[in-house]
Amino acid sequence: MPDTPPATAPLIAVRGLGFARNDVPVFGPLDFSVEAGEALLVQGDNGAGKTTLLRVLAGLLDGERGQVLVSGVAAGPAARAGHIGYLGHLPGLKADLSAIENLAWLCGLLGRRASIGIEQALAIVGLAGFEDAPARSLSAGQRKRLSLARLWLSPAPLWLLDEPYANLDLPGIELVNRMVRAHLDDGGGALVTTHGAYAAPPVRTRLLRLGTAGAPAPGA
Ligand SMILES: Nc1ncnc2c1ncn2[C@@H]1O[C@H](COP(=O)(O)OP(=O)(O)OP(=O)(O)O)[C@@H](O)[C@H]1O
Repeated sequence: MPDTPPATAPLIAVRGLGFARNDVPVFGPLDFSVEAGEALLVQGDNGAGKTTLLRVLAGLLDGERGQVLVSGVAAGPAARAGHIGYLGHLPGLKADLSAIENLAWLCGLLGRRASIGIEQALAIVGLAGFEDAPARSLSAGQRKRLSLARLWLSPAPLWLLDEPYANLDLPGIELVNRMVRAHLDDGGGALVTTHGAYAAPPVRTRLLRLGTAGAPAPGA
C-alpha cells in the first residue's frame, strides 16, 4: 500500500529528536509537532539548546537522532530544506551586495513566492529607499528587517524563528507579529524561540520548554 500521509498531518512532527556534541547531549529526546495555523514557542534559559534545535531542524547541523516527519512523511535534513524558512541570529546576508541584490540572490538559492516582488517585500519591512544600500551599511535592526523580507518572500510553509524580536524597535516587533499572524492565517506554521522576556506573537501557540543541557524542565 502506498505510504500516503493523512490529510491532517502536522507541518512538522519530531519523534525522539536529540542532538549531542562530543557525546554530550544538548537537547532531547524531544517529541512535538506543529500544525498548520499554529506556533510552537520554544522557551529556555541561555544555553538550553533553542538555537541548536532550530539549526538541527533547518538541516544546518549534522548528527541528529530520532525522526522528523514533514507533512506526515519522514524527511532527512536535505529533504526538508525547501519546506523550511529559517531566521537565525546571523542574517546570512552578503555584506557587499545591496539589499535588492541580497534578496535576489537568496531567492535564486531558496525559491520565492510568486505572489510578491522583491521591492514590495522591502517596502513591507520598512526598507523602501534602502534598495541599493549595501548590507554592510545597514544597522543591525535594518539587517534583521532585510532577513524578514527574505522570509516573507520564502515559499516555505514552516518558519523557524530564532529570537525574531532581537535588535528590533517596537514597530519592528509589531511587524514580526503581523508577519507571523498572516503566515499562520495562510496555513503556515512557526517555531519561535524566546527567553520569555519578549512578547510572543498573538497567535495560537503551544509551548515547548527546554531545560539546562536540553533536558525537559521540571514540570514541563
Ligand atoms: N558552535 C558550538 N560549538 C560548541 N558548543 C556550542 C556551539 N554552539 C552552542 N554550543 C553549546 O550548545 C549549548 C546550547 O546552545 P544554544 O545556542 O543552542 O542555546 P540557546 O538556548 O539558544 O541559548 P541562548 O538563549 O543563549 O541563545 C550551549 O551549552 C552552548 O555552549
